[in-house]
Amino acid sequence: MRQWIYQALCAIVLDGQYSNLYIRKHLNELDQKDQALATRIVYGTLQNLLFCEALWQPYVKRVQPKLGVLLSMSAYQLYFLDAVPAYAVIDEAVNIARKTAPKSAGFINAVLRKVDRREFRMPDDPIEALSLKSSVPLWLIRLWTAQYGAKKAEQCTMATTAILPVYVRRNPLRISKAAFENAPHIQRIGDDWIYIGHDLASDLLYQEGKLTVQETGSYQISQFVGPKAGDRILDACAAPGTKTTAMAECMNDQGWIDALDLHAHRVKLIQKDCRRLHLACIHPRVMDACAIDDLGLYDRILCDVPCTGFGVMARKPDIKCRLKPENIDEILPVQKAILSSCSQHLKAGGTLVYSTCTINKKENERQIESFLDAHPDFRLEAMQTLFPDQQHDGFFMARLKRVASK
Ligand SMILES: C[S@@+](CC[C@H](N)C(=O)[O-])C[C@H]1O[C@@H](n2cnc3c(N)ncnc32)[C@H](O)[C@@H]1O
Repeated sequence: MRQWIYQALCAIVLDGQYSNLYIRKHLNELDQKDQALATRIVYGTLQNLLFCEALWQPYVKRVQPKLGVLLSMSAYQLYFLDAVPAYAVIDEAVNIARKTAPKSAGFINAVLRKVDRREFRMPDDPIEALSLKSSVPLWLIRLWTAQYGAKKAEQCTMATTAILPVYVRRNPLRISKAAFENAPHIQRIGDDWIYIGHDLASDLLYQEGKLTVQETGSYQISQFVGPKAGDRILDACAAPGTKTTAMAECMNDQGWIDALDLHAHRVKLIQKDCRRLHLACIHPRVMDACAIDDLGLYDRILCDVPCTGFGVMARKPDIKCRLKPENIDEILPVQKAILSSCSQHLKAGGTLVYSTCTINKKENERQIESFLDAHPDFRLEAMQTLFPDQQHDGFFMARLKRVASK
């Protein structure tokens, strides 16, 4: 199992693969009994990567990148997982080192023994300590502090290390509330439902299209659009289709939803989920939302644009490994172009929702302000930021109305 974890982390940290895709593709190579722990160690190491590196770096001058990954995943286990004894963690790391770089086995052993024995001292500066504790880079904490204040910045920062529940939504067209409540592996927490089984893909409830995994904030966005039976809706950036299918269920599968995505392989994911959920009103298409063919006018449009994803780093911790301050503005023109292009396809009196899964005013409020400046026939109806916390991911949504006729 440790060898599998090591390979997974090398693929994600060093080769740039996506954690969720890698795990979905390779997890069944492990015995079922090991899958939960292996997933925990991969996600935990990624969520706490800066901190794990800081645990071993004082004892190392230079190290090959792969051995750095091995030290980080071992440091994670030594520091965060009480259930695994330290000697076992170190022995496993030495075994992996023997196989991949035999001359380094003694070095790995010596460094990990020091990590295990020595107390780690946090920096005195509170922002530096927060950055290390959360493995969120300083520049992002400063950006959040400037935009939302110190308290919210700390909340967003610490949310990136949360272990979140798997939220699910009920498909009201296929299962009653009472049957859902009594279903195995489903638990109610407040107003939310969470999945507590271990193998969703082979769960009958899932296979029969009775439930879908969806964060509560993502579901809230699909309801914010206000879909009604009979509506014509454009979902401009739809794949994998989580919000599209939530809207279709809400419409009783009556009406028409054009579900666009730029990438053919991602459009296939929408098609697959429509089949699983038995939804017929969704029409997935490969299309660039910046250059929409004439598909007619819509009652409602959802622009769930690509973004930096700062609200969902707990579930997608590899975002932390790729973050570069110089890249974060690159997405702004794409978001602006999608919003502007889609707005031309809305009926007078229609509703346009712009949403992201990021916490960054440049991608959120500023985009809305600049759109409204350039489009006097739209007015803002409602706007909300859902900040990430120890239970939930973070999202932004703004609802606009087209007032003048075309
Ligand atoms: C945030 S994700 C959408 C998530 C989706 N709405 C859901 O809830 O399942 C953004 C999507 O936009 C797509 N995308 C990026 N640029 C696009 C473009 N120019 N036109 C259409 N889709 C685009 C990406 O492929 C990605 O699937």
